[in-house]
Amino acid sequence: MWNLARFAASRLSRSRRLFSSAIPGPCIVHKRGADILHDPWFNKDTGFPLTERDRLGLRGLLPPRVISFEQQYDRFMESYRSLERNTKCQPESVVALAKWRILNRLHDRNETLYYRVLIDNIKDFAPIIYTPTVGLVCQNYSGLFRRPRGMYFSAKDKGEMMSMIYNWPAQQVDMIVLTDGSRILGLGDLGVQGIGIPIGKLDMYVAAAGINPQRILPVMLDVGTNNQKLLEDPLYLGLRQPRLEGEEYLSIVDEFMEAVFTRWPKAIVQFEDFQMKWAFETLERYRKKFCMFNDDIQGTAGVALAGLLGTVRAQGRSLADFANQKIVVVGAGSAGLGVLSMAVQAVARMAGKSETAASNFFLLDKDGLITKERKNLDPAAAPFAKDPGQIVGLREGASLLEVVKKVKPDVLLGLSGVGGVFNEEVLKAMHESDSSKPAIFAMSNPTMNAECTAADAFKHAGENIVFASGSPFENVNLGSNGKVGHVNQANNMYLFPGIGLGALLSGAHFITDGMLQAAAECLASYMTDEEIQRGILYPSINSIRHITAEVGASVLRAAVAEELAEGHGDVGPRELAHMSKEETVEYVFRNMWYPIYSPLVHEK
Ligand SMILES: NC(=O)C1=CN([C@@H]2O[C@H](COP(=O)(O)OP(=O)(O)OC[C@H]3O[C@@H](n4cnc5c(N)ncnc54)[C@H](O)[C@@H]3O)[C@@H](O)[C@H]2O)C=CC1
Ligand SMILES: CC(=O)C(=O)O
Ligand SMILES: [Mg+2]
Repeated sequence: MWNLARFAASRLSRSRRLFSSAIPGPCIVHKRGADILHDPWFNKDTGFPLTERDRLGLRGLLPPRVISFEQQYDRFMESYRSLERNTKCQPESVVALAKWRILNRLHDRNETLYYRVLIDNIKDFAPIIYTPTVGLVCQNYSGLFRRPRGMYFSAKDKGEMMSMIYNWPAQQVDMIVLTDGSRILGLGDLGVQGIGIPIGKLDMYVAAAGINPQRILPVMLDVGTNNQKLLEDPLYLGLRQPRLEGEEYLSIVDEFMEAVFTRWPKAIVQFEDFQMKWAFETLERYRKKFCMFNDDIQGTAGVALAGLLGTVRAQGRSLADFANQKIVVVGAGSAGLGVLSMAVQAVARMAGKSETAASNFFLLDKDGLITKERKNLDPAAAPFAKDPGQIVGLREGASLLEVVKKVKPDVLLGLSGVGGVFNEEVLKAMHESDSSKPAIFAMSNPTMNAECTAADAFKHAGENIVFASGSPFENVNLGSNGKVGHVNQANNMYLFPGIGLGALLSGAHFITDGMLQAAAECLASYMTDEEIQRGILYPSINSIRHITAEVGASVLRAAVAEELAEGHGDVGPRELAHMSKEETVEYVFRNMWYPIYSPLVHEK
């Protein structure tokens, strides 16, 4: 365990091998004619061959010339590039929304082409379908709304959910991403408009994990909103009432979970962007009952831990030195607390200490440094609250600047949702850190909520830092000698697709700490020492399918080791248990859906 160098070396040889996804056979279609053209799953636009046009009643419904998939692909990319050229002088948000619209129109019309362009151009398109643009889309959702995607369960549907779930047209659903819209990225309560997040996360599931898009389901649980602006907006599409609280709230989530797992007992539900109190409460309530996880608490923790271990390696220290890293975490919400809990577990495992495992960790929220003197101390934050006797020179509620100046941390990690909170003074104080290579993680999303920009971090904290942000920034040019400050994207997208896929293929009924730890260790092991020395903590997003296959396999193997794996499809637990590590990665990869036009066969 934690033998990162060995794993990274074996990764290099594996990655050279050509992975090939399963080639789908013919696809049975029960529709004909225009109904096929209007179904984005079957639609090939002008790509239907003449034989299919005859068989499926499409003759005359399309222009006569058959255009190949490659030509359609090139034509779409050309229109996308021309949009980029033509909008150069327009404000960033206008351009971002225009790009989202052109992709969304393709998504609505032809899913095969949409997912292929997404997979092939993930570096360019992830910032559009995922953070940061997805935040803007959620903020403008009621205006952008043209047609529904996913399902909406509202407080008014109480008692109806068991029958409603059967309104979803797909026979099987593998992956559900669920939100109640109460904490969308760092943008707060966006009510029903938060549906953009499950849609974006599930697009990442298809792109990164190859989950079949026919088997995904984005869900909005609309229990009202406390966002006054939305409540007063005549075009707001959600329930115009304050959020349900207490037992009323929980009974809605309970009913939804029962309905989902009654219809699809093998589905996996990812909770996303719930406000903190419900994030923790629902995780505790359901994690031993259903196959579910909370991405903000658990996915983020693994990605952050992998980055934190990477910074130890980047400093040329042994991993056991992680226990001695001074880490200041800014933001004591679901994400910040999730990160600290996992970091404490890692220290305890590595150094064999648990009592004092949190002694080098400092936690701040909007009221400053959290100590045991904090009034109404949140029980979830209590394990990380400092004993005032142990922090000479610091007091309850000390400011971030005071803490950084006093502690001189190795790592400053932001999950506060507050843009710019790592200001010039704080970053300059990080310059005086005790570390040879201080790390700054500005993990809040979207871009405007990042605790600092990449350029400011390198400018004020020094060129020697390791930098990561939740939303993408360009690498920073550090001057005339061609030196570049590398920007890492510390985003849970590196883990949640593999956690979901690994859990699915394992057939486990629960997602355990062991499975999540395996995911984090896999990501932490992925980078070579040479990459880490260059400040590169995470793989390029271009290799997201590869890292997801590795993470998925690690999760699956952990489920097997814990004797929780019950298998998936034709592959039972015994076969899973007999697979080597390499065979498991290949098995996971073979199960990834890949978008190509399959021959369509009509069946009445
Ligand atoms: N990069 C990634 O993969 C992820 C990033 N995030 C981001 O983390 C942020 C927080 O998410 P959650 O923890 O779920 O939110 P949350 O609402 O549960 O917690 C926010 C915390 O920040 C604190 N805070 C607010 N203002 C502050 C200030 N000025 N100084 C210090 N602390 C302050 C609050 O007191 C609270 O403890 C969001 O912006 C979200 O987008 C969340 C999950 C994953
Ligand atoms: C990335 C993510 O899950 C968030 O910002 O909430
Ligand atoms: Mg989230």
